[in-house]
Amino acid sequence: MTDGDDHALAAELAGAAGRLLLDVRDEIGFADARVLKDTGDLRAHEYLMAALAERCPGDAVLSEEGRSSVAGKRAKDGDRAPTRNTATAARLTADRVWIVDPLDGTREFSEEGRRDWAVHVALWERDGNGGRLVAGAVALPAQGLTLRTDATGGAALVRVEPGEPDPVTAGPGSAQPREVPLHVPAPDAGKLRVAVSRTRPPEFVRQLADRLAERGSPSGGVDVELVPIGSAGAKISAVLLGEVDAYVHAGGQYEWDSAAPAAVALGAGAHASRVDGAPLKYNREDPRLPDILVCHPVSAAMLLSGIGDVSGALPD
Ligand SMILES: Nc1ncnc2c1ncn2[C@@H]1O[C@H](COP(=O)(O)O)[C@@H](OP(=O)(O)O)[C@H]1O
Ligand SMILES: [Mg+2]
Repeated sequence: MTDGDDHALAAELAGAAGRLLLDVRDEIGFADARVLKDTGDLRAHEYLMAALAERCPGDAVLSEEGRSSVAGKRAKDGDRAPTRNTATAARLTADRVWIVDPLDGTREFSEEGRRDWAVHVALWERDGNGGRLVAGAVALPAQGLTLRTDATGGAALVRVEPGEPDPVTAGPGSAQPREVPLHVPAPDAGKLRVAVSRTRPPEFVRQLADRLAERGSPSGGVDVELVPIGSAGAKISAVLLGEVDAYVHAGGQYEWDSAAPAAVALGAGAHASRVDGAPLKYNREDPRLPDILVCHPVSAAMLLSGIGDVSGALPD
């Protein structure tokens, strides 16, 4: 059974991995992006694998960096292969599975000054209906923020001031948590800021923007601005923080890219689904989950209908 501790644990681990990643940036610098990316990916992965093994022995783990295909990756000064994920057969029969992306927005992490990268920690639990996400946290270390689910079914925003104790992990007597409830804000009428990948914005989103802007379309003509941001977690956080109004993606992604941000988004009252409106499903044998729509519920019907109108342009 999930209890409040799982929400707190997700936030604690995402925040701690995030601080570790800030230290990796300080230690390695930005001269060699490949070394910085690989070291960040692997150190955050090893931290999360060890912490989950210690704190939740018996739970399964699916991490981007624990796949057999990344067995050859090495951190700076690292001399062993990454800790492997729970075997697929065991994961598919487990009651609880942590789905983690130790460093989402790896490219942005390696670019000096960029703040759009994240750590994702989500918990999936089996239920009578195929299972569901029950807890999640997205740390945005360079922004000093963690977005997390809470035990009431809602979500919260935790502000971590640089140089001060992390309110998520701080013990008794330390600064009080600066934590506020998180509710997805509604967009301004007639306008829609849509977050897209910085490096591979899907062409169909441009067509969607044109379709929504048409006066004769069901949307009645909306002024759409495409906003390039790195990291799925940072983009979904931007929706929840009111910096943009939607995130639309298709053409490729994996469960770890969206599990934690989707859990927080649903807790914050957002719409989160596949681009055809189907529910997002996690802990599948094949972890590919190639498309996603996150927005305020008031925009969902318009966006889904607009996506349907340009579905011929959707990537395979
Ligand atoms: N077409 C695609 N195929 C596979 N993964 C993709 C993808 N587009 C985006 N992603 C993944 O989704 C995350 C966000 O991407 P983007 O910043 O371009 O929006 C990145 O995760 P990682 O940084 O963890 O690799 C990226 O690898
Ligand atoms: Mg990712």
